[in-house]
Amino acid sequence: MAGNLPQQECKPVSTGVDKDNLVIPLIDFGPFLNGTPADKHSVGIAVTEAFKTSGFLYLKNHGIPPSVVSRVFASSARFFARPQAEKDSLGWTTPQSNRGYVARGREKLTRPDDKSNVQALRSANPDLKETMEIGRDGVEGLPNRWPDHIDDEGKDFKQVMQSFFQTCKELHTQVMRAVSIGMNLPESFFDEFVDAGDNNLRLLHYPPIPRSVFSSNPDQVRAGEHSDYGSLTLLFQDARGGLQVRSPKGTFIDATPIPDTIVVNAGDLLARWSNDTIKSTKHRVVEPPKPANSEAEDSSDMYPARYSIAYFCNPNNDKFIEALPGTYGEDLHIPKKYSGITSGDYLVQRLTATY
Ligand SMILES: O=C(O)CCC(=O)C(=O)O
Ligand SMILES: [Fe+2]
Repeated sequence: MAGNLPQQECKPVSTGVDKDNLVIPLIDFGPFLNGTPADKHSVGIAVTEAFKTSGFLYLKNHGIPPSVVSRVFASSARFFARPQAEKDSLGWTTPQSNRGYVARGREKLTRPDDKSNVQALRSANPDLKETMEIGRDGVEGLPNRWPDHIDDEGKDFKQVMQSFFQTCKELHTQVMRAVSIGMNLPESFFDEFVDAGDNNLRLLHYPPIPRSVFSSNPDQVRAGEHSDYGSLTLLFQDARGGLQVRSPKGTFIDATPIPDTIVVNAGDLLARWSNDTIKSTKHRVVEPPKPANSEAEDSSDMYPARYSIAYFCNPNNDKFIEALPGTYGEDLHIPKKYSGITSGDYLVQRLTATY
């Protein structure tokens, strides 16, 4: 034993958020990517525990360099600054494709039980955002809506986003390996379920908005309360703030941006796959929080723009998703809560209810 150091060797977890029984840990993923089997094990347990309790975690040392993330944010901002007609020419078409530009107010996030109400909700409090949806490239019949025919900037956008898509796909695989370990499954258990990369890269832009829009309507939000649909979401947020996560008490708690981290949350399909041992937690985006101690701050009538990037990870479209081993059984006195479903069918069902 070398002095007192060993106790500090692998301490992968600290606290990101802790309020109203909502604990979102900040997990150091470095020891998972580069550490010993024991390090991997403790990170795997921490990641899985977070998904089983809050459904959310912050990940640091995740292996994606800040310069790469900045480049994607910059490219996204330049895309949204294009003339509206150009963006509209790249419009989203169908849930099956789920690719292309989505103008403000088109997607209204709702709980599944609200389905019949989508139209009414959409016109009452439309989401204050526009998005660009990018799917796995090269799928026959489902082309991405790249702006590469418009100009050089469009070509650059395509290249930046294609590369980032692959980078995030690899991180999805790694986080699922951590979940495997935490669920007492072989580390590579999920590999064959996620190797296709049937994921969705969503660029989000919440335009600048007068403060009065929020003060005159207490129900107005930037993005409505929802849970995500797939396995995991990797969420990159700028420094603006506004993301909130629902606590067990039913309150919404700020998931304050932490530089160079990724917010990772479990989606509905992973919750279902885990027989509800993992939680897919509701979240939303509201006006930025008031700064703690700034008086001069409030002089502007406008909230500045907010940008975020959500990488929605999914099992391969053709995979049949049913309760994971160890989450049900007579010995546990836990039945399978859901029938099996093909990943692609599940996601198209969910998207159909939203647009
Ligand atoms: O913009 C954000 O921070 C969150 C976006 C989000 O939750 C989503 O698009 O599903
Ligand atoms: Fe979300």
